[in-house]
Amino acid sequence: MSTVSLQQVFKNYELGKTSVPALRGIDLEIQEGDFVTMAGASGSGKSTLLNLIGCLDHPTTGEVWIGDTRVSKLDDKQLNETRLRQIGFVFQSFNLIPVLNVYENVELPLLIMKEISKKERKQRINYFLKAVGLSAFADRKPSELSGGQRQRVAVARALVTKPRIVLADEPTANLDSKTGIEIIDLMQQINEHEKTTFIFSTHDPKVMQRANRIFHLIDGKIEKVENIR
Ligand SMILES: Nc1ncnc2c1ncn2[C@@H]1O[C@H](COP(=O)(O)OP(=O)(O)OP(=O)(O)O)[C@@H](O)[C@H]1O
Repeated sequence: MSTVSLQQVFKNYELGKTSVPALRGIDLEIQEGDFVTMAGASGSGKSTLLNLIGCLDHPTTGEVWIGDTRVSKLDDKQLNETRLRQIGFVFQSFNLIPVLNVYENVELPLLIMKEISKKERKQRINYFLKAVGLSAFADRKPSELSGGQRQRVAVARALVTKPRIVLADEPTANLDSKTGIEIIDLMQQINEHEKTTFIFSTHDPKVMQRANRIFHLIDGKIEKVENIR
């Protein structure tokens, strides 16, 4: 069974009387432990596609499956639950809470998961802070970190719930190219070690080459799938 499966997915945005076709018949399969990228120019549909896989939006038509769950049929409450349990997010603009320190930012999604004990919470946070190389920065506020370090915090926060899939929409867009590659390499190490499936988007040719598979999007369609390794 695929971890993510999309079948004939169309997404239109309604803008007044006009309908903007953002995705035009997407079929794709992503397997457990994949490290894949959605590549394409601005407006090609990358964010729309990640939002659908991330249960943040509904397709206009077509089916979206996460494992054996047909998420395109779930109501908002079930979507929230799927999102919390199965998916971690990394954003282009980091989206850290400025008044919380690094440790507390990583802790945040775990506070919603009532079944996780205080002891386990602490263990997980320390484990993932170490994995992203930020154990020594636990007490710092986001404003006291570099862009690359902030994105590392966001990666730890995405992983701490042990999601099946991490979605990263242009995670390197606000970083210089060397730091951007370091973030992708960090995600890949975690992908290999934890077997978490990673799906990220980029329009940077150097960044896309780090993926195992590239889905090339043009005008809302997958034009080509490139297997790198
Ligand atoms: N909320 C919205 N309302 C109307 N049109 C939208 C909306 N979001 C996206 N679109 C349109 O859908 C198409 C795909 O946009 P999308 O943001 O998915 O592309 P993208 O590849 O992620 O672009 P970028 O790299 O600039 O973020 C574009 O034509 C865009 O203008």
